[in-house]
Amino acid sequence: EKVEITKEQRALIKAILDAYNRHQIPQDVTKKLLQEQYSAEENFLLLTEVATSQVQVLVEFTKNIPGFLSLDREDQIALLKGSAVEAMFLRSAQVLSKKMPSGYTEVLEERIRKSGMSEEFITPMFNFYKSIGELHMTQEEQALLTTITILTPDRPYVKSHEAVERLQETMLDVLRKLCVLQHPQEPQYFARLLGRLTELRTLHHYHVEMLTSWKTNDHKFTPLLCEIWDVQ
Ligand SMILES: CC(C)c1onc(-c2c(Cl)cccc2Cl)c1COc1ccc(-c2ccc3[nH]c(C(=O)O)cc3c2)cc1
Repeated sequence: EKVEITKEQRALIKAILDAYNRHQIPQDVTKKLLQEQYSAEENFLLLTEVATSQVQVLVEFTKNIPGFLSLDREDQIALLKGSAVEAMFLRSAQVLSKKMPSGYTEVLEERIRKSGMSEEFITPMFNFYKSIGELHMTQEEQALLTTITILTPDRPYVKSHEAVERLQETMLDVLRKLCVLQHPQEPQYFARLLGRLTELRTLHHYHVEMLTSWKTNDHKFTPLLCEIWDVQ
């Protein structure tokens, strides 16, 4: 049947895309990734700084998701805590799949590979990065997929499950239509995007173990990361 994006849905896409593009981590933070020397310790410190900055960007982006601020305040926190890792996997995947002249992508990849995490996490992580790169998502799809990840109703401690589900379904409906319109030659494209969300859950579980292994090797996190990831 003829798929059509309504006026309201177009406004929703614009609001989310503007917020997604408006909130980026500061240049001085990403520039350090290029400049500082290499060592497992230095790489870990830089990634911690970038992750902390990314969480701040994520909080600002989330506040601009239409309807998010009308959710119960505690649920807003539960959604942010529950989705931060997955949103950062998506964000770093989008950055890593862009080939940039400055060699930035290679440097970031190298620092992640050599940041003291065990090999067993590196493989699934970079398989995910590769699978995201192969999708060639548009900006709107990236912003909407991140929004859908944040609005996942079954995160720990979420009380108003239905309210979050209603918001997420609104975004899923828009993304489904966008996929049909922007990838007419690939009817399964929307299903492939949702498949990435399942992969994100698995990576989230790996990440909990990554944190534990970093902790046991006495790696320090920032107060913001400790709060959002319940470490220390
Ligand atoms: C605390 C640190 C060591 C950490 O723990 N887990 C992860 C960790 C790891 Cl490795 C992998 C995946 C997820 C996590 Cl959450 C990390 C590092 O997390 C990030 C790494 C890079 C970025 C990143 C890099 C470059 C960027 N450019 C822009 C931009 O807007 O231009 C945003 C951006 C974000 C964000 C989080």
